[in-house]
Amino acid sequence: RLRRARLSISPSAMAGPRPVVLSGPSGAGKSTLLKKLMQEYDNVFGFSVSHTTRKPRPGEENGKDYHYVTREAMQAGIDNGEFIENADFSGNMYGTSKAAVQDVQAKNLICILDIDMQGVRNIKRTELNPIYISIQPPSMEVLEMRLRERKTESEENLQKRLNAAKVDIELSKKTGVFDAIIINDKLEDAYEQLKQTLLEVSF
Ligand SMILES: Nc1ncnc2c1ncn2[C@@H]1O[C@H](COP(=O)(O)OP(=O)(O)OP(=O)(O)O)[C@@H](O)[C@H]1O
Ligand SMILES: Nc1nc2c(ncn2[C@@H]2O[C@H](COP(=O)(O)O)[C@@H](O)[C@H]2O)c(=O)[nH]1
Repeated sequence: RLRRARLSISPSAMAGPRPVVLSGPSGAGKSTLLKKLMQEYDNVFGFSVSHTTRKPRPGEENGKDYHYVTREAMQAGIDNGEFIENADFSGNMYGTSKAAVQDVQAKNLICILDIDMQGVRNIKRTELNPIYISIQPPSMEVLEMRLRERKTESEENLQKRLNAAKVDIELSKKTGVFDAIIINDKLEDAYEQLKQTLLEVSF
């Protein structure tokens, strides 16, 4: 249904369809849901590949999951005005370059950004005008369990992410921040809700 719906988007709009921001606490399941969406609709959606100073996790690919850069290179890019937004999260720098969004839009795909709450605040000050969707965990306990089972973070990093999650969960409840909030309890249900939300808000 998404594939057919895309045909109804007016190609005369030079800026193309509105981008989509996916946000929510670390460990809520954004990447998991995004991967499913990209597998099913790679001809509809394109992922905005962020820059980060964190080290790649096993299985992650430079240029696909992130552009992995040094702090110096990232700061130089920011100073040079190459980023739409950037944030410090859990001891590392993250940012969306203008090129990342343009690359997706040049392919006439709907651009999806996976960014934290600081990124959401900063993007709201730009002219990108995306649709904002928050992916939330069913509870802090489940979030902690998922993050621990992912086995990607040191204990110190895990605590930083859980602290950021508490702030994220509170802020996301404020009306007007997100167009939709999806609770990722059962993965398949959350995925169906994400698709339904995208159909309702994007087309
Ligand atoms: N509905 C679900 N039920 C059980 N486990 C899940 C579910 N969704 C995701 N997970 C698992 O939880 C962990 C965190 O998911 P994921 O990495 O997608 O989160 P994220 O929001 O992208 O995190 P980050 O912001 O740190 O990148 C992963 O190990 C994933 O396999
Ligand atoms: N503001 C931004 N936040 C970003 C960007 N890319 C990713 N993120 C967020 O960072 C955290 C941690 O990600 P992880 O891959 O280290 O687990 C997560 O909440 C992402 O949404 C970005 O370009 N800008």
